[in-house]
Formats: sequence, C-alpha cells, structure tokens
Amino acid sequence: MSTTERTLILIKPDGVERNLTGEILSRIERKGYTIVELAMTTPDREVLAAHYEEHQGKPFYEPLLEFMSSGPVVAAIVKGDRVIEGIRSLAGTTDPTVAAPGTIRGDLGRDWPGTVQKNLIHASDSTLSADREIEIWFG
Ligand SMILES: Nc1ncnc2c1ncn2[C@@H]1O[C@H](COP(=O)(O)OP(=O)(O)OP(=O)(O)O)[C@@H](O)[C@H]1O
Repeated sequence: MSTTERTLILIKPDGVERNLTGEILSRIERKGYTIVELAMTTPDREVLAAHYEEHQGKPFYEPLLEFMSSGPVVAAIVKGDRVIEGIRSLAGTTDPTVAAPGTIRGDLGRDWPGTVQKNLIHASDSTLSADREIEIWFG
C-alpha cells in the first residue's frame, strides 16, 4: 500500500505578518516534502467556518475566525511519504509555549498573550481532514 499522502497547510496571519512564510515553507521542503499547490489569500468567514467546523461553539471559535480573517494566509498542498503525521510533528504541539524546541511552533512561536491562537501554522490531522480541507481551500 502506498504511503504517499497529500496534506493541507496554512501559514496563519501571524506567520505571514512576521515574514516567516519562507522559513516555514523551507523547513517543510528541507524535510523532503513537495509543495504542489500554493496560494495567498485573506479568507472569508464562509471558508473559515467550513475549515473550523469541528470547533464551532467553543469559546475560542469566534476569536479564532476573527484572527484568521485579519490578514493574508498562505495555503499549500504538500505531498510526501506519511506527510500528514510528518508535518504535524514538524509543527509541534498547539501551544507554542510548550511546543518542543526544534519544531516550527517551538522555535518561532512567541510567548505573548494569545499565543495558543497565534501559533503560526495549521496542518491537517488525518487523511479525511486533508481531503476535506484541500477541497475547501483549493476546490
Ligand atoms: N484554548 C485555545 N485558545 C485559543 N485558541 C485556541 C485554543 N485551542 C485551539 N486554538 C486555536 O484553534 C486552532 C485549532 O485547534 P486544534 O485543537 O485543532 O489545534 P491544532 O490541531 O494544534 O491546530 P491546527 O488544527 O490549526 O493544526 C489552534 O491551532 C489554535 O489556533
């Protein structure tokens, strides 16, 4: 069975604003993964509501949608062997304060209030999510 997968990554508005797009994409490429689609866009509420469907009703949902629509994000489809778990591992755990050094969030995330929200990157967490999110962002 082939273990080549596609995943969806987003460089969130904090990453783009801090000029970390190149650094983050470079880490992904240096790991050996291939960027097959790339776009910069300021997402509207409809796209974000679909993307964050599972979080609807949670206390951080509305602030998250507001933050994610506050500026441009970079969306990419990335391909590679076991790329879904690989990029989750490269990204590090959700909260940058405790994300392991060596990960994107651990090295580049900042200890500021709201740091859990402004954690630089999103990456799909399963093949099901990847297919769903690729459809949302790239159609
Ligand atoms: N407690 C929280 N407070 C504020 N924002 C949060 C909180 N928990 C999650 N978020 C935001 O919602 C996003 C989605 O939450 P989720 O639990 O799916 O995290 P994740 O799987 O690490 O991140 P992502 O799905 O973006 O890769 C997080 O990346 C973060 O931006």
